[in-house]
Amino acid sequence: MSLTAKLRAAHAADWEAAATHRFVRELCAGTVPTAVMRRYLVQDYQFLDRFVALLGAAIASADSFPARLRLARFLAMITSDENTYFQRCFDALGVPAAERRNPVLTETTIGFQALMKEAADSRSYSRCIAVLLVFEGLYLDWAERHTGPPPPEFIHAEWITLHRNPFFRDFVGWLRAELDRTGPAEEAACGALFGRAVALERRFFDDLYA
Ligand SMILES: Cc1ncc(C[n+]2csc(CCO)c2C)c(N)n1
Repeated sequence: MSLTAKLRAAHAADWEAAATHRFVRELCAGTVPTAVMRRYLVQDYQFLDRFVALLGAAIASADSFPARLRLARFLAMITSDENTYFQRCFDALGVPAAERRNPVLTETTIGFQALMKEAADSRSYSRCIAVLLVFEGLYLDWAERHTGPPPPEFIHAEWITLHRNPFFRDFVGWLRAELDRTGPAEEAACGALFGRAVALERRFFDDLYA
């Protein structure tokens, strides 16, 4: 069994709970309450800042030029298309500048930031990839479970299509291959980070309805 298949099986309960969460079901139906969507986007934007730093660490620690190029292309996409998505949502929802820049962070968001910092500071390519694979793989998974027409509002529809497209699917497949290639040398450390990341993803969705 590959390392990524083992990790996915070891954390299947949290993974499934997140991938089929009420939030993603409502998102795909276009029925997320506005207050819930607003809370999600405000916290997730704070997630994105450290995420960019984590990708930078993965680029710096990669063991090949093709890997650096692939990660850099992905970084370019999320710092352009994805950043403007957040800004357009914040405009539509009337989120003031202070809350875009400096909201009160939930414990889960702080947990994500700490996890990403730990992976980045390890300067270990495989540990960075283990965390990235959860973040990307879980979003690909719920987005691909959505079949049927896109919901009418751009806030819902674009968040689905950002995670449900051939470029993103290829990228997740590549991350999986990279972890299977480099992770076995650091299996315990990669597994611990992977498990923490999946648990945080589940909690991040749970918090929205708490
Ligand atoms: C808590 C949380 N976990 C994972 C993601 C997923 N994600 C972060 S950046 C990125 C790149 C392309 O959209 C993806 C999929 C998220 N947004 N928020």
